[in-house]
Amino acid sequence: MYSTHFLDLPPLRSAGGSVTLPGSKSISNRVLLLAALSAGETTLHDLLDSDDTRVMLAALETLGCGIERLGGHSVKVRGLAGALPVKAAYLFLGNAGTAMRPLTAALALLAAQQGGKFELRGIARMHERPIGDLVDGLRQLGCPVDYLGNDGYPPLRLGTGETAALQLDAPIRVRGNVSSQFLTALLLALPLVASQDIQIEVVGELISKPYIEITLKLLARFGVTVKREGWQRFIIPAGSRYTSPGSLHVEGDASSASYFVALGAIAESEQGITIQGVGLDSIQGDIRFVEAAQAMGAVVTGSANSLQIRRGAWPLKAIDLDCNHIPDAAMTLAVMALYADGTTTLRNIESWRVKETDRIAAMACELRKLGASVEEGQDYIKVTPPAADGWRAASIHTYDDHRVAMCFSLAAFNPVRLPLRIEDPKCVAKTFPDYFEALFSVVQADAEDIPVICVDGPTASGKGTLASQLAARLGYELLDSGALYRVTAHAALQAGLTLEAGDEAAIAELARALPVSFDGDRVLLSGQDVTDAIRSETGGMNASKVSVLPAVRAALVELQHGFRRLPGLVADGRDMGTVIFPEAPLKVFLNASAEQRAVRRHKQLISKGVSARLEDLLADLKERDLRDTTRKSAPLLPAQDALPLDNSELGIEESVQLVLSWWEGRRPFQGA
Ligand SMILES: Nc1ncnc2c1ncn2[C@@H]1O[C@H](COP(=O)(O)OP(=O)(O)O)[C@@H](O)[C@H]1O
Ligand SMILES: Nc1ccn([C@H]2C[C@H](O)[C@@H](COP(=O)(O)OP(=O)(O)O)O2)c(=O)n1
Repeated sequence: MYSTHFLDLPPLRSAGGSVTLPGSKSISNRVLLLAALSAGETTLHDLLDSDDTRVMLAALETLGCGIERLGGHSVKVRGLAGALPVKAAYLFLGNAGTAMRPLTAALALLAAQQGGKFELRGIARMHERPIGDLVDGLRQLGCPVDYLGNDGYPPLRLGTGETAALQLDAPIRVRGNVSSQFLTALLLALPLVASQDIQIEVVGELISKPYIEITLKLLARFGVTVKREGWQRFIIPAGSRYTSPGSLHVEGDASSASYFVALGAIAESEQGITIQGVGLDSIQGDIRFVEAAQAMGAVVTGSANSLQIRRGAWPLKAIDLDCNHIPDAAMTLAVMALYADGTTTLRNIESWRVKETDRIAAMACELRKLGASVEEGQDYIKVTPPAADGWRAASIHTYDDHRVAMCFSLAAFNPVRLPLRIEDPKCVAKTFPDYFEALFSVVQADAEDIPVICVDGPTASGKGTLASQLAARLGYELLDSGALYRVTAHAALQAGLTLEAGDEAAIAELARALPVSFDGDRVLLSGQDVTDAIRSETGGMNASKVSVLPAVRAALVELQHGFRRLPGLVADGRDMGTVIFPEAPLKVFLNASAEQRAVRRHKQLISKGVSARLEDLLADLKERDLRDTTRKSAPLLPAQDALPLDNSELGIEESVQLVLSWWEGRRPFQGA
């Protein structure tokens, strides 16, 4: 997951390959609760691992439910069989509507039935998301529920600690047009108290019916068959009891699939995009996003558990669509609209206003930043794409809303090759923590569009420290080119070669097929950890020796170019800016006095428990400087367009901030 403040996406050109989707959030949280309420043990496979499922799991554990993490995405849940071993608890539910609503219903009923008392809270946004209709329904049933903040919103107190008589005779009336999660919550909870038939009556048109279908299908898997009269009346039969199905697989998230369906529709591709984990047999309503994407031009084929997508019509065709049946995935259509041949209208989306953020306002604001013309109404949005010269490089604010972050990433395919900034990319953790990794695994940018920041300089100037900090702050790849020379020297010595010109051809051959790999800080040669051996002072001196040999340098070029991967690269060494990435958009030449550098190295070695004499280090360092700067092939020199940075008087953080400010100055996002 990218936990950086922002993630800059270079302009993307094409796509192709296969992605496996994480488990559906709606299904994961429903089956977790159902398994917890059932009699018996349930093993759940392919469960989504995200913020929302984590708060659900934590809540169930607090309530006394046995949760065993089996590794991977599997969890074994020991059900409570409708009993409450813990009668009073405080539950924090983050911003997870799929935890807040059903737990409110289940715990309100169980608290009344068995004498419990529970407090449910979330983050500030959760306290702005309405829950009044559900509370009204629970109060009709005789459950004591108190608002602890504003009326109509969490936080809530459920129960008083005493039992309360439930009134199950009269039908429970719920409004259908606010959130289908209220009805889902009641459907999940009422079987716990079904000593008689219980009726739910929906008042008005029911929105998001597909989510109710998921609920009904999952209830059936756990042994409860709800009778339904149209979408107006639901009857939970007397004597309903949850029983574990033993084990259950969670299908991939169909809403998450929408980004890759859209990608297949937008990107040029030879092989197309394949999505694994969700297919045409999905029980999730958002699978019908596929039809909307097809209407815009996507060519989609599929099987029960996978989808294949290719670009069809181009530009995409503008559509006018009632999106009530695909409220979440419809956000993806709003971004696809940027590539359409006219104005796209998405209607009947009022529920967007009470989601993670006011999604109509958010989408309108961010689409406008990109140059689109947008009209928004209380329950619709109309998007007209930018003119060819109207696209702008935008910094997309994401409102702590995973779907805003994910769908806007598709704007990186803009025809004018502008980069795109996604703020707070970690908000995708709600449903798809590795979304950007998955995206980068199937999209391609032109190499020259992938930014490289070069940090060159002499030994102990702080290159490695600065480069790794920059990479961490920007979410970029890191190339420690010195390590490649160090490993080459190590491999050469192991092969019985000298590090002199006489063995140049043999060392170059070794370097060309160097079996080197990086695992965090560790450097592996043929899978063997050689970090400590190559990081020694002798290792540095040996690297300096082989680095003089032109054939060795040439042999390592391709390997170094291979590090230029999405979303960007920070490269440290001696010739990053002069030879390897001469067209890099930012080059820094780092330096500090030889004495300062020797002191730094001395401290570094002492802190690692390696004894060293300052005078020896200074002499070695000067010897290395001399060899590195005077060699014929790619000597250590600042590139003409490098910015010099003498950090003799600067701390590490100050240097990092300075270079980040230089980088920001070269990005096109200001004022976006
Ligand atoms: N700006 C700085 N001020 C003080 N010490 C620094 C600075 N940058 C790096 N150092 C320290 O100097 C030592 C050498 O830094 P390193 O990044 O390994 O240098 P290089 O990669 O250039 O050889 C490290 O112990 C590091 O913490
Ligand atoms: N791009 C590079 C990187 C390193 N080298 C050579 C020259 C250096 O003295 C050695 C070791 O480099 P490294 O960056 O690991 O060494 P320091 O951390 O600066 O001490 O490799 C090079 O010639 N070109």
